[in-house]
Amino acid sequence: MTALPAYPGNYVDPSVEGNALAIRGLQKKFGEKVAVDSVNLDVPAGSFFGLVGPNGAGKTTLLSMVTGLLRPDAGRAYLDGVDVWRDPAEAKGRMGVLPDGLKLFERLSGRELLTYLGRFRQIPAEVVTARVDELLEVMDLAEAENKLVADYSTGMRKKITLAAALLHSPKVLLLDEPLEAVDPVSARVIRTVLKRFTRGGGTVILSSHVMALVEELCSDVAVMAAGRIVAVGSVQEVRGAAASLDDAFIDLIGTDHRGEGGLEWLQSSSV
Ligand SMILES: Nc1ncnc2c1ncn2[C@@H]1O[C@H](COP(=O)(O)OP(=O)(O)OP(=O)(O)O)[C@@H](O)[C@H]1O
Repeated sequence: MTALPAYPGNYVDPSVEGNALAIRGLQKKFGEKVAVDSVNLDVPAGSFFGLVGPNGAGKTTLLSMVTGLLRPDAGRAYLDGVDVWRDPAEAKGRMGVLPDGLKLFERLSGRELLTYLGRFRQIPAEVVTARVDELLEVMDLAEAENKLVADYSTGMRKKITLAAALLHSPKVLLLDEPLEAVDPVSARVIRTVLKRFTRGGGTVILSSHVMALVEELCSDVAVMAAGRIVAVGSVQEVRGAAASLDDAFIDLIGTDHRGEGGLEWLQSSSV
């Protein structure tokens, strides 16, 4: 394992204070491809923060480095003031994560999965049982608690993973596309739980392609393109004079008329 070429000793950048997440110069290359290009970002504590960007912008890579899943080439990430790569156990105790490409213990039931993860987090058994009961109820999974996770639908998988992320009462939730491929009923449950979490003082950071969702839920947003943050601020600030966040996003990342040309053979009169 190589040492991170960043700040010396135990130096902690004082500007990280008051931020649920502070990113300083995070960088990741895959071969010649710079996926994340020296990103700096502050996420204020208590905010509902959206990270948006086109496919390949670097959102998953950034979130993976912040959650301790992918080692950065350079830079630091402070989660609730704790350096994620210097003190991973402490940082991970303060975060709940819904990663990209959910990998779950498929042969456990929903209840078994949560109970196992709760005990793994060293939460006392009786506390785990009480929290699992509540989480299954709130996530509308009580009836499916004895079903194997392998048999869960996409929405159920997202909900059980979100329940697992909440089990240890984290300060910050980091969610990669939490509502992707989720039906409206499950999506509503997830949205309600996330809003409750921020109302209780927690911070939610989510990546999404769905601007309407970000506009509805988030207080703040960062727009990422080609490995860099190209705009950050409150949703109103980033939207600016544009009619919607969607329009502001298209203006920021630039667009063309791809999708309009060609395909004449799709006209019904063509053979
Ligand atoms: N393990 C990897 N090996 C090589 N290249 C990678 C790897 N992971 C990501 N990349 C590349 O890094 C860039 C950023 O990818 P990333 O998945 O972080 O983007 P994203 O914004 O999350 O995209 P999407 O919205 O499509 O999920 C892309 O060009 C991608 O092809």
